[in-house]
Amino acid sequence: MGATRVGVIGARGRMGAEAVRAVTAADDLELVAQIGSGDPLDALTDAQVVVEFTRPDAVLDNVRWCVERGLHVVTGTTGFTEERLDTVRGWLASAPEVGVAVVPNFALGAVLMMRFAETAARYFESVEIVELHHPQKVDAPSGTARLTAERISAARASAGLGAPPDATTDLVAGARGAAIAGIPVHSVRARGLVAHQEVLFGAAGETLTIRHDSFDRTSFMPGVLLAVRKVTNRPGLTVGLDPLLDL
Ligand SMILES: NC(=O)C1=CN([C@@H]2O[C@H](COP(=O)(O)OP(=O)(O)OC[C@H]3O[C@@H](n4cnc5c(N)ncnc54)[C@H](OP(=O)(O)O)[C@@H]3O)[C@@H](O)[C@H]2O)C=CC1
Ligand SMILES: O=C(O)C1=N[C@H](C(=O)O)C[C@H](O)C1
Repeated sequence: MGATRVGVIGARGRMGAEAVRAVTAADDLELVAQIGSGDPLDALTDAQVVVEFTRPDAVLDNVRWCVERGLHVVTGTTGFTEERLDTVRGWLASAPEVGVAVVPNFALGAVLMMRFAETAARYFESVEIVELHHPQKVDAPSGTARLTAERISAARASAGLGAPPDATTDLVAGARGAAIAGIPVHSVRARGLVAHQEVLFGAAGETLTIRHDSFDRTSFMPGVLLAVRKVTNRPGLTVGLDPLLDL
């Protein structure tokens, strides 16, 4: 079998450039197109799989263009709400052979951090999420923090837990972070950081902190390559890396 032909959209960005390097270095993949902002997408028609790292306001148009042409997609771009995922499902209904993988975080450690947090959620009265990123990041909170909060919230609800206790009354706006699915999320932006997250749980007399750090964008590449290799045999929408890792 020949190498899988891969195109990258957002190829001049931080993640896109890293993906270009990773695909180029993989013996079983062939890089056939690198698309930057303003470039026509036509060069992608030679690809079988398209890796997409752009911006929340660009990703849907790119995914639609690929699906309509029968190209599989792996995207890590943030901003996918349930409504946006449903939109993609709608396009895929007309292209049942095509696979689209939407992966909020490709780092194995981050995937496990979310899984461990979901497991811990039912046992602790308090929980807060602190996500910390480089200052060029355009969105806050991070997609990872959003997903973590939603998964913790669902786990708490199915365990019959109410809102975390909080007697704060004298609020300065923002001091307690943003509530995502009822879970406080705090976003830190600082030079020197790449992508980091702490989930802090509390119960009487103890805390549990689950922390993940991506110190370098190479940390995302094994997950990107895994998704590229698997998406061709997974028609429909795959959300997150968990199903590809059999977690
Ligand atoms: N899932 C994961 O594991 C990870 C996800 N991310 C997410 O990936 C996305 C990209 O992050 P990052 O690489 O740091 O961002 P960058 O800003 O470094 O790169 C984005 C690139 O996309 C290009 N771009 C924007 N719009 C288009 C378009 N319509 N067509 C083609 N290219 C376009 C930009 O070009 P120009 O500069 O010319 O506008 C830029 O080069 C973000 O949403 C981020 O949160 C990041 C890290 C890990
Ligand atoms: O923009 C980033 O850098 C990252 N974005 C993703 C997110 O918002 O969760 C994944 C990772 O945190 C890096």
